[in-house]
Amino acid sequence: MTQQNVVVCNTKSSVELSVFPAVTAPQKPPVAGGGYISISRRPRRVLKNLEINGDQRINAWVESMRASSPTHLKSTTSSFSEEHTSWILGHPSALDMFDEIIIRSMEKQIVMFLDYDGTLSPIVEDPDRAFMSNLMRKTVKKLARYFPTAIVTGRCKEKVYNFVRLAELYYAGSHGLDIKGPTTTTSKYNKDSKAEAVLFQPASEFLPMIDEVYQQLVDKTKSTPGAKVENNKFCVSVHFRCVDEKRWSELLHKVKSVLKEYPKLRLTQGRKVLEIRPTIKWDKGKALEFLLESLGFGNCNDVLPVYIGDDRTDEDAFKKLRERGQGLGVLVSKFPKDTSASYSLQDPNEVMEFLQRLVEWKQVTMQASS
Ligand SMILES: O=P(O)(O)OC[C@H]1O[C@H](O[C@H]2O[C@H](CO)[C@@H](O)[C@H](O)[C@H]2O)[C@H](O)[C@@H](O)[C@@H]1O
Repeated sequence: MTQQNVVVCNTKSSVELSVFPAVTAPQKPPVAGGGYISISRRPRRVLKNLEINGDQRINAWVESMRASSPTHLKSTTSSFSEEHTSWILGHPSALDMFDEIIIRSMEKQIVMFLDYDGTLSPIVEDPDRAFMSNLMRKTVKKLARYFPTAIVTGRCKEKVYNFVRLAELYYAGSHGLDIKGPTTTTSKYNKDSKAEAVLFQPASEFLPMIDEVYQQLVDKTKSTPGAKVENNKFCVSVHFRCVDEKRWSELLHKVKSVLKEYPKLRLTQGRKVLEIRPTIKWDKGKALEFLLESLGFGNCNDVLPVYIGDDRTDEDAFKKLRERGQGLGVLVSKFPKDTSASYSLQDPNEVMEFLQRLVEWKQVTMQASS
């Protein structure tokens, strides 16, 4: 495997490119209907998994697909409300805990990491129409005036940029496999850092393979009504939000039949989406770490990274914050889910309110000190 091609940065010059260890023993199937399965117990869902017990594995995956966006939970039952109450105790609302969060940020530089779908924009059926509101855009723009801000997404960087349209942000597209610094003038933060010049693509050699697989998946799945394949540059998404549940297993078989020819790609899941990615050790958590280093906060104690996201791939970033013993993870969810995040927000509206409060707090403290 050759080296990644573009690194214009003062930090990591090489990336581990070895593949994830394949799961060799059968794993417990994911929890049915209960949202995410435990992060700590969750096996890496590599494609090999599917081949261990044939149909059993497929069934486990289909169960997991059902649980991938748990809108079907019975939100009116008392057992749900008990579960929710106890979950909220463990993952309190970032709005309710705002004062505590501010205390934690004292004397520290907050760095913001924001997922896109389900965090800044509501989840919609058509991924090409997942627009963020103008108010959200204005809020993120203000936020970036005070704190370095990055969008970290599974989407292709260019596509998410077209939705967000803020040149002053950092963008980590394709689950962190395509990183770019702001394209506006000099940053206010860490004048010595080379963060603006950041351009990092650790999986560039996979581009031809991803294009090939994308094409094959389009061909293979066109007979499944509602299936949609999205080329995210360094990864591919196969959406099943609009596919009849009875056809999920058939769709999975189709995806699997394409991927069996590509052992260097792995299959994971997001919210009603199957995600195909290179098997390199790189994820949203690594992207977060990379951006912190690029900004000059690699080994600092006086930084507070705040990561807000709603999906399984965001768990890699939440875990990274826990590993670093630094910063805070905020899961966007109305439903209890196993997560490594410390706080929660219910939906993009609450995310916006939280970001607005951060901006207001910063404005007040700046006025007070001037
Ligand atoms: O890391 P993210 O920014 O959360 O990207 C994950 C996937 O997001 C998008 O799909 C999700 O949002 C769509 C629009 O609301 C929705 O239709 C879909 O069901 C969700 O999974 C994006 O389209 C995918 O390519 C990303 O993999």
